[in-house]
Amino acid sequence: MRKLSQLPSPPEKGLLGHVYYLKKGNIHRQMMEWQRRYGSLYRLRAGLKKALVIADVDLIREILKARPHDFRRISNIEAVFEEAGMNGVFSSEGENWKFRRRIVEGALQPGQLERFHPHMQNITRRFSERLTTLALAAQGVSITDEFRRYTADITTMLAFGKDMNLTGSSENPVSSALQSVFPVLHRRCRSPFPLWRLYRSKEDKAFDEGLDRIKVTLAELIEEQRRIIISGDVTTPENFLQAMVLQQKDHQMLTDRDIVANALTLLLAGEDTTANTLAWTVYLLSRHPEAEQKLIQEIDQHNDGDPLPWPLPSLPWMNAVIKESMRLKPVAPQIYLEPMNDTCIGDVAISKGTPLFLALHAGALDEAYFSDAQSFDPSRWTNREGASMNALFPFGGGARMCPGRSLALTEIKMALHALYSNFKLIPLQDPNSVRERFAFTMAPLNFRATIIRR
Ligand code: HEM
Repeated sequence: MRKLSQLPSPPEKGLLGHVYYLKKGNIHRQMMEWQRRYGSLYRLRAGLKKALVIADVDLIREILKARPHDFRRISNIEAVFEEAGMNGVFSSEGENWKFRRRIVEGALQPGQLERFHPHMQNITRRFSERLTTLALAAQGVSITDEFRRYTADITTMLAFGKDMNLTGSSENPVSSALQSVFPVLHRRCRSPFPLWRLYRSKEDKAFDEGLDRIKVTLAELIEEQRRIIISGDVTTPENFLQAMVLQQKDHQMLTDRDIVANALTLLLAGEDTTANTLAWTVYLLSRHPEAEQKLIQEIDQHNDGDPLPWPLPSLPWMNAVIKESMRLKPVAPQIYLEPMNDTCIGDVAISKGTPLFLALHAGALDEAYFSDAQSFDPSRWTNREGASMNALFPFGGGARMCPGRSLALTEIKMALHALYSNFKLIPLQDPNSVRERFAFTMAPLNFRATIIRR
């Protein structure tokens, strides 16, 4: 059995060890580089804390499965989210988590998605209209921003029962407020010292203002749902806010602050992840015209001018394209956990509370799991002997696996269908200049394109 201090470790930079690297937007790539050099278990230091990086697919699977009993999210996360009034299902632990998880799962179960589908169709129709306008304007746009409006409309409709119509408006107040919130949360969760409590930087001030704006909007929406519940006979909740306001009747411990935190968590977890997955998918398709053409042919077989119906038809090539995109461009490439007790991970003894960085994307580029792993080849997912998701964890795993995965995949399919039914993208930059930026989720930086009718 080895001690953590006996593991190899990349060279440190400065007094804080590897904090310099951990703060950077390409830390997930850096970790892949370190994995090649130091193996699938190595050590990092953040201030006084030693952390274990785990890039071994089997160990990652075991750890994910051993939650919630043996591992929890790193305790920084709960503290940072609690301080921001955002301690919902993603960041909470123990009984609090169980209670919140049950409500969230209820709101995202297949029956609920079926009932929600007409709203998704309306929002997708509006997305198509927006694409028509953009194609007529023939100007470069940030594709990620366009997808973000779409996913924010869907998530806010599901979470708050409110059609924000961000897709149809030029302003996007909720989404732009969230854009100042995500990176700061990410930075704070990984920071060895809570410097923001001593000194508010420009970003911290934008964070406070953004969060205040969102919370004011949410407080109004909660009141609206309360009025609807009081005035009528709502027995089956139509949205997540209603579900929680109804729960408040039976559970005094569920405060308005909790409701805001839970609703914000859905936005946080559902908006950027799905928008960035869409953006990476169309980026990869724009670089691989044959795969794009094959997708268009498949979509043309299901194109009656309307958004995809429920249940969604079988679209095997689209499925393969999405899986391949999530393999090469995982928007959640790592998660941070810690053991609840002293334990062993592989042959390493680890004490309670040691930060564990799980490199969820470790298997993605490993030739042991995917032949010609660097290349974009959706057909690996359609071959009989082809690839398996066993080595990938795009949605995490175990009891805390992403509860929004079915919703996310439905959104992604409906948006791709709407886009390629009538349009194509012409990227406006050298594809190699589109960078990966990891700040809570991994987004394409500088991806601009014009939308043309195909
Ligand atoms: C392509 C899109 C998405 C990706 C790649 C993604 C990925 C993830 C990952 C990796 C986790 C951590 C899982 C773990 O700890 O094992 C997670 C958690 C979570 N996701 Fe997603 N997600 C996506 C979309 C969504 C959507 C649309 C929603 C809901 C609207 C959502 C809600 C959540 C919630 C609530 C959690 C916390 C679960 C818990 O801690 O129990 N996600 N997601």
